[in-house]
Amino acid sequence: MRRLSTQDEGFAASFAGLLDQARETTETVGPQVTAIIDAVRARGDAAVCDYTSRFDRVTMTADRLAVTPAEIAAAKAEIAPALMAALDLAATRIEAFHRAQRPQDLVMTDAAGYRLGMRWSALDAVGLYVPGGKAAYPSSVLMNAIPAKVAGVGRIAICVPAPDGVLNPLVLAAAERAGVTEIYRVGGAQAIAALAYGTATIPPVDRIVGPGNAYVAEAKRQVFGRVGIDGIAGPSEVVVVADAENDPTHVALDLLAQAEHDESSQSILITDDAAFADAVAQAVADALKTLPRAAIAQASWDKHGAILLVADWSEAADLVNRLAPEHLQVMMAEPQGFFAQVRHAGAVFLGRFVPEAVGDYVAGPNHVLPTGRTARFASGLSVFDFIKRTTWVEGDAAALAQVGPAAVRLAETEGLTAHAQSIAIRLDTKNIL
Ligand SMILES: NC(=O)c1ccc[n+]([C@@H]2O[C@H](COP(=O)([O-])OP(=O)(O)OC[C@H]3O[C@@H](n4cnc5c(N)ncnc54)[C@H](O)[C@@H]3O)[C@@H](O)[C@H]2O)c1
Ligand SMILES: N[C@H](CO)Cc1c[nH]c[nH+]1
Ligand SMILES: [Zn+2]
Repeated sequence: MRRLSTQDEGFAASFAGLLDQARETTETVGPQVTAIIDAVRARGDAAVCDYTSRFDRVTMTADRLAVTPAEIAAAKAEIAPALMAALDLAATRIEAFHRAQRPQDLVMTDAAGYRLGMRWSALDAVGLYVPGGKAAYPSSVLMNAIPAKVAGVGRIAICVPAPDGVLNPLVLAAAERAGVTEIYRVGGAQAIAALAYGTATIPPVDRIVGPGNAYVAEAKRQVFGRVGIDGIAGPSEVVVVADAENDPTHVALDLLAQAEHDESSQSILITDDAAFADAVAQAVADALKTLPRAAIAQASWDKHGAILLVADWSEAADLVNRLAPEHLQVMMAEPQGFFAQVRHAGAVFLGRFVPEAVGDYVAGPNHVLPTGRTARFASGLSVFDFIKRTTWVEGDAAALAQVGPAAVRLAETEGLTAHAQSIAIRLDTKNIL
């Protein structure tokens, strides 16, 4: 963990070093991913099964790729009622927040007499990637699938790896609860290739969304254009801005909650009190003695963690905007005042009793968020990822008479005579040409 103060002489250079630190895998997986995509395009299900057998330690055959309704029913039967109730509460809250996002169509009549509009429509088919290599994420099933369902997408297909042939029962239950129409037990680049190009078993989709490891991220980059994709969500991050009135152990656990995701995760505390910074550092060390995923969290904290000491909160806001974190927690008496100064963050949690983990599961907003400083220009997953706009124009000869001559002149200037004539032929052209 690095500890920096804005009052230190070398702060600017040290902070720039923190911003530039590489956290994604440095391994180049592009060529391997290209080979996998090419194989799936050429050999379809057979290639999907070969790669799945190789990477997921199973013997996969085409007839086993799709999860059956009977398997989903059996999985649900294994789940304790209290856990099903927790899943249902999360789904209900996520659904309510995403329903509220649905935009209105736009219609206006302009001075020329044209009716102009913008109509939203849902995508026909989407593919949701749910990671499953190192851990299972039922919560990510809800976060990916519910916005698609709320948007009105017809086909919602999930690809999720089943390492050693094991699928998490709650992943299947979450998929059913969220209204998923198809589930395939395949992960990695071969899943992305199958969703993009289609195989005999997996029909192609129009857009692929969801987080995943380096192979999944690279495959999404390579199939973009054939299909749409959301952003590339990488290792988790949190910045906690906290005053000295907080319990250091609360803050320590918030930092470790993201650190335990991945060795490449990043957790940063920004505070204005040196003694509080010491107390949080000690609380992190204490908590690491007991956490089951301490090895991962320790590696993340050691390599990518930081404590930044500021002279005042406007300095803190400036640092947050430069970090553009995936998650920001603001733990102070008047968090809204601080939040007003924040321009770049994927999701923000305001108050001493809103730990980021509540947003991972039950708050309602999405947990698939921009990472690696991409919150400067990108947003988290939402209903908008599953709908698109079509604009329209309706008008008559009188409206064309108003605006057509200007269009004719512009078309002629561009040397596009057919454009000009297609308008002019509908006008009284005597005074125009
Ligand atoms: N941002 C979010 O919302 C969010 C949510 C959950 C998980 N995540 C992140 O997603 C990532 C999930 O990674 P994961 O590995 O656990 O699961 P994953 O499902 O992304 O990847 C597993 C697949 O990778 C492929 N693979 C593994 N080794 C390979 C190799 N050598 N060559 C080719 N393909 C190979 C296999 O096909 C395997 O099925 C983690 O970084 C996690 O932190 C992010
Ligand atoms: N914090 C992760 C996104 O960065 C999402 C997640 C899933 N489960 C727990 N957390
Ligand atoms: Zn999390």
